[in-house]
Amino acid sequence: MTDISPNANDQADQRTIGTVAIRWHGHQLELLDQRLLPADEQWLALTEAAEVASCIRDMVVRGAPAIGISAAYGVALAARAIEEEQWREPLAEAVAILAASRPTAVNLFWALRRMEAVAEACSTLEEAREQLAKAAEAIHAEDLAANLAMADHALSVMTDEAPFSVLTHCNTGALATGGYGTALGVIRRLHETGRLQRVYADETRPWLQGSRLTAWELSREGIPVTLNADGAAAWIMARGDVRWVIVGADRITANGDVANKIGTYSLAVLARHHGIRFMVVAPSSTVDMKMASGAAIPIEEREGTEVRQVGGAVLAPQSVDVFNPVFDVTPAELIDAIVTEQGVIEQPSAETMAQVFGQP
Ligand SMILES: CSC[C@H]1O[C@H](OP(=O)(O)O)[C@H](O)[C@@H]1O
Repeated sequence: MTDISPNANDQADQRTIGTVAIRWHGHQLELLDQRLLPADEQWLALTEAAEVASCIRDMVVRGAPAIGISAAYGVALAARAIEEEQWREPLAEAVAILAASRPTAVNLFWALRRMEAVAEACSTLEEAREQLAKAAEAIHAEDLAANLAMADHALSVMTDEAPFSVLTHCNTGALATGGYGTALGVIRRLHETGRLQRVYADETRPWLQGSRLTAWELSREGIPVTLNADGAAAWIMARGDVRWVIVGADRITANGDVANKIGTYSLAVLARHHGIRFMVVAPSSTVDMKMASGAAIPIEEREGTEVRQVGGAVLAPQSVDVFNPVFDVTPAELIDAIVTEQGVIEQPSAETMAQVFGQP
């Protein structure tokens, strides 16, 4: 992996869909190293699937859709790197390495299954190289289109007197997707249409996607964002400042339960207590109709160091035990609307999910 500083020309199109984190050059994938934001903008250039898997595991790139897109490009890179005549086995090994990178975001497995199906249909390595690159590019483009469509769907149910304020958690913007964002895409659209008073952004400990990424991503576009400690969310809601809580998702199960960044479940409980509506925004590549409920979702736990330290600063005794689940599960009954590119599911349940996505 080599560091590449962003090209000044890249600034031009970022204003339309936000700050992109993934750049594909056919022979090379470039990822913006989100571990260094907001202090530093450095890009890593990757040519191997194993490098992409490491970047997903180490959260160079993160965000459920961005993880799926990056993994798809990782499979395309694997096909380019294979020299064996028997190419299917090494390609399958590359897919397995990518699949082992992070367990919760179903977009990763959705993208890998789609790439496997493309490879299965190819007769030669040359054909696989060409078709896998096209498939990864399509996954990337489809995600951006989905985000733009979800913003339109969401605003159709946000009929509150405008302008109004919202609260969001983690980062669900262009940095986490193929561009524009899921929950942050809705927030971008509210801003673009003059309907956004302010967005409160939870800092989102322990990885600080809110303070390091969302505050950075929105501030550079002039979107009115107020950063708050996670513990302040309840008081913000109690003051009556917020009409909606809008979040993303890493996996939505057949009954409408949602896995998302740790802290989402508590926001849903708080929102229900305060009579504030709770919206989950995610492309259908985040829906796992094969999983009956949130109880079965594998919840990733990461190193305790992420809680004991921030940016190398020691915040706790280094020997203290840490529980660091990076996702939680919000039950469907606490969710007022799930928005995908296929439309809005109000009061999600097994029945309403099946009406859109079919019986599991
Ligand atoms: C549109 S991003 C969805 C989801 O992914 C994030 O998790 P992470 O930053 O650990 O990859 C967060 O849960 C977002 O809501």
